[in-house]
Amino acid sequence: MSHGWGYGPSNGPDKWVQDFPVADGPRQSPINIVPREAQYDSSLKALKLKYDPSNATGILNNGHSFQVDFLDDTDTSTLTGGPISGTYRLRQFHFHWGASDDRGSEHTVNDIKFPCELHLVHWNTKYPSFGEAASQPDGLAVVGVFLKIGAANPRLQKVLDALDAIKTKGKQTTFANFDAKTLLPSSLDYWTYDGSLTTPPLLESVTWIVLKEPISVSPAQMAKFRSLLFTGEGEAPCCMVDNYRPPQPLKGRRVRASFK
Ligand SMILES: N=Nc1ccc(S(N)(=O)=O)cc1
Ligand SMILES: [Zn+2]
Repeated sequence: MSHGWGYGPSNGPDKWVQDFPVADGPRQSPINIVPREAQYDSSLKALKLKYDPSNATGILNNGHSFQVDFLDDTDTSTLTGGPISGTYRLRQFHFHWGASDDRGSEHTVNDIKFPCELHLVHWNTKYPSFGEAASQPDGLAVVGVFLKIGAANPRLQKVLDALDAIKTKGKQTTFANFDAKTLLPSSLDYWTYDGSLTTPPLLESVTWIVLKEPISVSPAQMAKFRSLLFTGEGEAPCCMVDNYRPPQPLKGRRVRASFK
């Protein structure tokens, strides 16, 4: 791609392999999760998520999604337990969504697409930084949460209320005192598998932890996601929608379940 990667016909997921050959690698994400083929593993521990709301710093439109960033210079917002060993620090969370409610998630379940998917990105503190961790096979752990159309989600609303200030690519604003734990469903049952970043550079460094239980989002709240732009101020506006990579080949990988 002569121009940057994106989700359009000329720079979308089918073109990424030109600049990022790992796109055809052995552990690419997302995947379609088939619950009946997932292996219950009684040795999998419960997820332990300890998030300090004061670590939230800002919210940014990065031209592909929007993300809420966290201060990650101490072990105050961490993921432990689950399928991972050691301590992983929360770096950011972001979403992927569709132009309509029939699509938008990256992972699918029995080929079912959800309208939106939340990713909470953590990095392994055995490495000195996020950047260093991102290049290691056990460097990152991303918790994926599906959003399903239903009642308006009041906890999500605080995030959505900030979007008017970051409509165009590159815009950011402060975003303080937000408890990311409030975005999680009541059950922390999960599927887990070895995968990758779902956007370039598609690094194969992610232990994926996909929660079985979705959280709710209303149609009006979905419209808020779709009010963002991929494009920068002064450019011809292009709505930020369908910013998801479709499921990739499993290539023999095992998907484990933390629940029966
Ligand atoms: N810093 N880059 C990235 C972080 C997370 C993801 S994802 N969508 O796999 O959680 C992609 C890129
Ligand atoms: Zn993501």
